[in-house]
Amino acid sequence: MSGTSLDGLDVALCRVQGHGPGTRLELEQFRTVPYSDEVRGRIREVFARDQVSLEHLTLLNPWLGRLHARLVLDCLREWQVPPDAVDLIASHGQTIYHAPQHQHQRPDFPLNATLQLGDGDHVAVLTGIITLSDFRQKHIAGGGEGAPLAAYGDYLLLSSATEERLLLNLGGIANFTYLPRASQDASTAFSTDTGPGNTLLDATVRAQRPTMTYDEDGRLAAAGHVHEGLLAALLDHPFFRAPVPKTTGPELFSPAYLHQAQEQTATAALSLEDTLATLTEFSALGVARAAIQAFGSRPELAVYMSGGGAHNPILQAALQRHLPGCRLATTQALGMLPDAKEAILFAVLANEAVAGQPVSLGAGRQRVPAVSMGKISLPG
Ligand SMILES: Nc1ncnc2c1ncn2[C@@H]1O[C@H](COP(=O)(O)OP(=O)(O)OP(=O)(O)O)[C@@H](O)[C@H]1O
Ligand SMILES: CC(=O)N[C@H]1[C@@H]2OC[C@@H](O2)[C@@H](O)[C@@H]1O[C@H](C)C(=O)O
Repeated sequence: MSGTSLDGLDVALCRVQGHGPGTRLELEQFRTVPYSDEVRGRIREVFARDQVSLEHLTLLNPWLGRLHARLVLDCLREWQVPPDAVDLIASHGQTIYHAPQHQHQRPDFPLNATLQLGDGDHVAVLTGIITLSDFRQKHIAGGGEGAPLAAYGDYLLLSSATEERLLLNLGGIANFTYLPRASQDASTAFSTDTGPGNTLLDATVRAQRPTMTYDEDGRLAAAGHVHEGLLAALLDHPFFRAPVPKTTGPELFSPAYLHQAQEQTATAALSLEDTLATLTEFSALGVARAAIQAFGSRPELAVYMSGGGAHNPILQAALQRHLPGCRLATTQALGMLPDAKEAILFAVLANEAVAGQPVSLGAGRQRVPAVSMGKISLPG
């Protein structure tokens, strides 16, 4: 898995038994292989951009597939696991552009769309391991927005008979999965994006402190104060009023989005610390608003966080303030490494595609398409 933060490739070696509600998964190894500046730069040239070089895009597709294959082989070597001991690779690829209809609003293309690069054939041939990739297209074909796909794996691995849970992933974009109590009843489980997680925080830090990639432990944000005017301008977008489930990406929550809000409120000269404090509050409020939309004014749920933002104490404190009825912990409390969660979820999707059957979740507007996802690439 390589997410919208472009921090690296998450490689999770999983041992999976069974399928569907009987799935048992053990994480044997996990590593985030950091992307070099060169890799990040090559992705950024097309990432979430309207206008790109088609040649660059075309070259990037096999180049990323080959890069991901090499990084997987490096991990296996380090873990002393021969490639022929691995049955399958689930390769998410790199999301380059996410275009749900509500976001692109083009009457000439009345559909949802999303694009992930890093072709699975290259991963399969270079590693010699059967590879499943391009998971999101089937979800769109089945009536979804191509994301979030977390609901499937969260439901199969983390639902509880006794506890009502929110699985909150704080990546570049934040999303949560709702798992009802006694949740063998899948009809009320669903997942939704909530808005930015770290994407605007990271972009702001990078722009003003070129040697930093993110604000470690929210230290800069901790020294700042929330600017209420800027916060209100940031929250003033139809995305936050739209009912859940919904998806978004850095196409909308880009530096241009922040600049527009800064211009409206004459806050472009605000200190880095105050801007980061405000953006942290913005991410937390996106989560809280989606939770309030879904569960009423004072949700009382057990919230389990994952993703890089789960390491940010300032973001955690803001979430707790805005969700006072919720108990916050990380997925570590459920025995799942928070940084590995998204990669693990794709292993579950691949397992379902080859050994399971389409999972049916949600109902009505919150219906999650019952499809099996992933295209199969054979090594030979
Ligand atoms: N110690 C920390 N303090 C603050 N923020 C952190 C810390 N560690 C990681 N992060 C944040 O987490 C980000 C990486 O998160 P993650 O890897 O979950 O994102 P992603 O998977 O790429 O995104 P998405 O889920 O949207 O695809 C970093 O860019 C940084 O903003
Ligand atoms: C299009 C795309 O890549 N979306 C990602 C992104 O990162 C977080 C959020 O936005 C989520 O919708 C999704 O990833 C997770 C893994 C998902 O599909 O559940």
